[in-house]
Amino acid sequence: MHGISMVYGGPSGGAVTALENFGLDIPENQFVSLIGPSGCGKSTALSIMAGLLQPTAGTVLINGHPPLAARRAHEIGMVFQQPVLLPWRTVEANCALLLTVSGQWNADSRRRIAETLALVGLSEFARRYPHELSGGMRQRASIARALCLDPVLMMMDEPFAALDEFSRHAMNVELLNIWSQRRKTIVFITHSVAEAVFLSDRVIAMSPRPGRIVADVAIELGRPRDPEIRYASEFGDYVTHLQRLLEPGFVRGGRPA
Ligand SMILES: Nc1ncnc2c1ncn2[C@@H]1O[C@H](COP(=O)(O)OP(=O)(O)OP(=O)(O)O)[C@@H](O)[C@H]1O
Repeated sequence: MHGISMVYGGPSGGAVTALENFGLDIPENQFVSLIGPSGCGKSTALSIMAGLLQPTAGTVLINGHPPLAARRAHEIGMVFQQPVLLPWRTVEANCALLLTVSGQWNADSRRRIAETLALVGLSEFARRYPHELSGGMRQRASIARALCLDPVLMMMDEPFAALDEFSRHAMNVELLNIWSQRRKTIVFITHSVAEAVFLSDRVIAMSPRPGRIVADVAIELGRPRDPEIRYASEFGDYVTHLQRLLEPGFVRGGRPA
């Protein structure tokens, strides 16, 4: 995406500039996290990338297509903080419904759903209803649901924010495992700097609204990422560096005020 600006509202309602000249190139298979203060425009940027919002200015291409076309071609999967599962359908029926309404249901779909539920560790819970699952399991089901369409790009907006710290870390490890097997491009929003560093190839730090990129930090901690890396000094160095960049004393552009 290039030169993206997003202004909500109008002159009479009081305009809010959420993003200003926001630009980002994400190579295929990369795991990128967006972090920044509350209200800086992270979800706005994600919605624009997913074709859910039309920016005021700028262009976005996903795999060479405008986002709306990419979404219609099922190239984009989305996972939100609150799982979007229908409570009256089982886990596998939730996946099946998405394939059906997307016009993607075929003879291979049952096998694909079973394979995806196995990948996220939910084979034994395929016939359970969302209320019978823990918060972490519901998020795994949401991830499976998004993966069933085999998108090239997964957009994840604070998917683990509602989980306790231990479940959240377990989900981080699971997500990296899923990612290593399915190799999607992932754009991940989080408020946790440590989560961003643990998961990502690259962390994009944003300024307070209007959101701009303050820093684009490559995380060179090796793959597959060992959960023990969280206790290493290099991990702590990345976290400290990013936390400093996000402190209110930094002006846009990443220089101290
Ligand atoms: N539909 C809307 N109409 C008007 N203003 C909006 C709308 N959606 C978002 N905004 C404003 O745009 C700014 C960016 O919002 P956005 O939700 O993208 O931020 P965020 O970084 O994802 O926030 P958070 O971390 O709190 O989830 C905020 O000031 C918000 O109030």
